[in-house]
Amino acid sequence: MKQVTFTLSATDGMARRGRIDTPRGEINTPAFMPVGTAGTVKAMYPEQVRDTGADILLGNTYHLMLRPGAERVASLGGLHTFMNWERPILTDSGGFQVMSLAKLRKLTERGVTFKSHIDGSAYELTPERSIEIQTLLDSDIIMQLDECIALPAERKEMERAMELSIRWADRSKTAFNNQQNRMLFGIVQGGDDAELRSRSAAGLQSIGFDGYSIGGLAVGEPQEVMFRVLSDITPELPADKPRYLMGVGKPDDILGGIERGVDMFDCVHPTRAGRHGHAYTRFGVINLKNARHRDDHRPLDEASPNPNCRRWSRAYLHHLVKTEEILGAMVLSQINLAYYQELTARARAAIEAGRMTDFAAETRAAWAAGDL
Ligand SMILES: CNc1nc2c(CC[C@H]3O[C@H](OC)[C@H](OC)[C@@H](OC)[C@@H]3OC)c3nc(N)[nH]c(=O)c3cc2[nH]1
Repeated sequence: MKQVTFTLSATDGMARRGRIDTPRGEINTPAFMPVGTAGTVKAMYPEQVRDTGADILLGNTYHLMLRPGAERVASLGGLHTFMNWERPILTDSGGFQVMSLAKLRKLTERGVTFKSHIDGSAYELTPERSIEIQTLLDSDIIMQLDECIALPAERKEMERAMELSIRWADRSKTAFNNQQNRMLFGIVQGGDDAELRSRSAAGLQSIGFDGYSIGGLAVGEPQEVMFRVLSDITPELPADKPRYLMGVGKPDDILGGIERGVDMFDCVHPTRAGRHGHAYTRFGVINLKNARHRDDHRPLDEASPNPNCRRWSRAYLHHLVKTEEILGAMVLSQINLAYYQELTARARAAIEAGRMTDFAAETRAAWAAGDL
């Protein structure tokens, strides 16, 4: 009997409030999933990640297979034990990272061969090996191996990658061997072409998955293209399965994704932006590198529920960023992750209360008003 299940509890327009129950705990949706690429959410203790409100975090097959190696992580008890995070983990299949990070990569029907960007050693990633690696990591939600191409692209190139990804989806499903203690997601491809996207969604559903990722977006296309693809494709996905928009995004991307029926999001942005001196607040983003903060004794946001937004002056945060002090990365990573969790928590409450439209309008108005 499947031990990882999705329950839809409320809808408001296309927006959905749900929950994924797993043996390691529940995931409230819409959910933002912090990225823990190499087995750590950068500059954060796992307890702190949980305290921001995160129910689940991400691990990265590509990075972990290279270093320290999937078999080594398995021999050390799996990724949860390895990194002291006992709640759910989602892993990507590694295909996207190979195409964006690895050198000398060669893609064939069988899979992709590449040289490690770390030491140049040779690897092969196939749908079967990717499932094996994610199972060795003991991940709770795993992805099929797919081919994600950048946009803009020629239609025949989008079609070729989409059709290959469906064949790899079928091989991934076979290799998954109906494991009951984790979910396997298919990944919808098809670029910005509605007909290709429909064919991909239909092809994946005929194979049958526990959830459906929407891939091939946030790869350089304008936001309105991403939103159009989402508006077209979410109605074609099963209502009783989770939908995961990969690699998205900034707060306004996430709000727009929730309004278009997306349940799960991941992005490196909040932690990466934090390390670069950008703080996300309810007024929008504040660039603390800017000299205008040099003498500003005010905290970021007196009214924030997050103590880190109340206890430091902007002048001090500016100082930490300018001097590239480690504490700057720590404080701003926590502030940004906490803001992303506050945004999705408020969205969940708004959907339950049937006031998603008002919530979205209020949130956008506060962003537009800008900093105090
Ligand atoms: C940014 N726009 C973005 N990211 C896409 C990722 C990767 C998500 C991945 O993005 C980083 O890897 C690079 C993260 O590590 C830094 C990974 O977290 C572990 C995260 O894994 C889910 C995609 N992954 C697959 N398998 N297929 C996709 O079509 C796809 C599309 C993306 N767009």
